[in-house]
Amino acid sequence: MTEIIDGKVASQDVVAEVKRLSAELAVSGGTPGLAVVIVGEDPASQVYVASKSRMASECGFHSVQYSLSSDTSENELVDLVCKLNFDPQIHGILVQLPLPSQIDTGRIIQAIAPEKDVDGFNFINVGKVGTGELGTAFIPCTPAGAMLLIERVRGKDLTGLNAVVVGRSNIVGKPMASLLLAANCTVTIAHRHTRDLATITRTADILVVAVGKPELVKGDWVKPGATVIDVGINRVPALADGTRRTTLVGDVDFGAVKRSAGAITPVPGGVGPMTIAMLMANTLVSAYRAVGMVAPRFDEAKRSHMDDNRFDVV
Ligand SMILES: Nc1nc2c(c(=O)[nH]1)N[C@@H](CN(C=O)c1ccc(C(=O)N[C@@H](CCC(=O)O)C(=O)O)cc1)CN2
Repeated sequence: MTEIIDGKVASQDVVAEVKRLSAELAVSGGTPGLAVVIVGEDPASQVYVASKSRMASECGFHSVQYSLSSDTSENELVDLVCKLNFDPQIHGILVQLPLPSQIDTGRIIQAIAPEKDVDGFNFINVGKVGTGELGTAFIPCTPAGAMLLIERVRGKDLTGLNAVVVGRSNIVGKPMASLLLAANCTVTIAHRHTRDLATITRTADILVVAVGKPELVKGDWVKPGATVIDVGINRVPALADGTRRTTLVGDVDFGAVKRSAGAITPVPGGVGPMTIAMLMANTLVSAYRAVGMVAPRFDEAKRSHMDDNRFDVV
């Protein structure tokens, strides 16, 4: 029987823990602060930032949102980020992506102070995740959430499992591969130039797909019993009848793959909700670090069995 991995339930568990620990921090006089910045009117981005700001308030955080017009200049955005870097009430800065084309996204991400980079996109955090320095890093929210979902199904010890990550983005594919490697999986990264993708995906005990191609992964691309994590969120026409109604599908053909997979995330209701929950977790961790308290670790059990191979030569 295939398990449908419920990201809504898992995210509620994370948020419940964040709320508990946020209340505990309040006793010591600390309130986590999250600043969410959006530039422009992209409808999906507006929904996501509204959820982030609302969730932050529900967690007892100091929650501020900056909604800037689509013609905001790069320098204006850098100025805002720098102001937030020095604001003692703010522990997490999130600039919603994508940004309008006149703004160099890389420059904005690097302007965020690494200790407030709760998205985990800044070079310092990227370097920490890439070198297995997970205890002091901010791990990008989507791969962090995907790892928690994988552990709910496969348990904390993933040692020796074959993991295939389809997609090599800086936001999902690369950090996902680093996290699976840190958990002692044998990791393959596939991408648009990969030859015979189906042969590679069929080797996976854990298959993570993050390419933004509707229903790319077919039923016979998946090993029986595999854990399939679908990160894609694609809006497609609901019916081929010319109406403008749309529906959401992932990068995996859910109906076909669920017949062979051992466990699979749905879209919607899989990885998506975890992204926002892990942002709350990262902001809480940042606030704990800021007051010099031992930060909670949402993936403690996973790391406790991990090989410390950070300084191995090979
Ligand atoms: N600064 C960032 N920008 C973006 C990130 C990010 O992590 N940091 N990720 C994505 C968008 N995103 C969060 O920002 C996000 C995407 C999807 C969901 C989600 O819950 N999706 C639902 C479906 C929602 C719908 O109906 O459209 C689901 O999968 O169930 C949450 C957050 C890009 N930008």
